[in-house]
Amino acid sequence: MSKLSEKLYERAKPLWDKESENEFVAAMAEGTLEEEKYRAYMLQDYFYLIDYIDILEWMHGQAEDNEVAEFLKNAADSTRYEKDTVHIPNMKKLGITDDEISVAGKAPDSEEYLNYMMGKARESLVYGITALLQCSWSYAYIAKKVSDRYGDKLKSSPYSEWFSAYTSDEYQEANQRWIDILDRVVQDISSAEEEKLCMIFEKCAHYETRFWNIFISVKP
Ligand SMILES: Cc1ncc(C[n+]2csc(CCO)c2C)c(N)n1
Repeated sequence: MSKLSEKLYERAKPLWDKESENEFVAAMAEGTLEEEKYRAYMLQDYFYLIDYIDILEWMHGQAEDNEVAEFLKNAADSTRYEKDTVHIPNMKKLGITDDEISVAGKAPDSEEYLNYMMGKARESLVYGITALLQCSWSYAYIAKKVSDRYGDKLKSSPYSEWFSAYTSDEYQEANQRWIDILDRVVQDISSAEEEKLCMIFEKCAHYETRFWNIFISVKP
């Protein structure tokens, strides 16, 4: 019997492969992405991370298994740390002001994605772990695939740090811990439940593509 994570991977891989060729992602790799589009992405990703941390904290409050609870707490703390030490300084560098943050709202496609994940987490902890793993794993996969494809050419892109952050050993290892936790907590589930988890994972991968596409039409 293959692990759940292997099944999730098979289901999401075609979508992640397409995502790695998405116009926004390719333009980041080639260094041709207009700064306005990146700025809009950073702002929406900031809102996304805030909700993502909320979902992790909510799930932490529900967890009965000590290892799962500790993992969720660490994930919430490290995502908050990343938001504060990487995201916010980057937003400042891009000239995003506090006023701009306070008037901007979540893009509808992002809001729908976040509501979906929160809804799944409220239905069951394992649904939430599956949905949030897709976020982490898709970035780990896409950053690695695009970095391998572009190789040294990536270094000349002003967005190369985006790729190095998500291909770093630290990020890839944290993602692997998430995969291992999920595989452990689903050891005794039925095949019907497994199929539900695959569908949640696949749906989140679709939402992830929609998230990139939000910024394609942003004009300077
Ligand atoms: C739209 C969107 N999807 C996925 C991620 C990836 N991600 C989600 S939380 C987190 C921090 C620690 O796991 C990372 C890297 C993102 N940033 N934005």
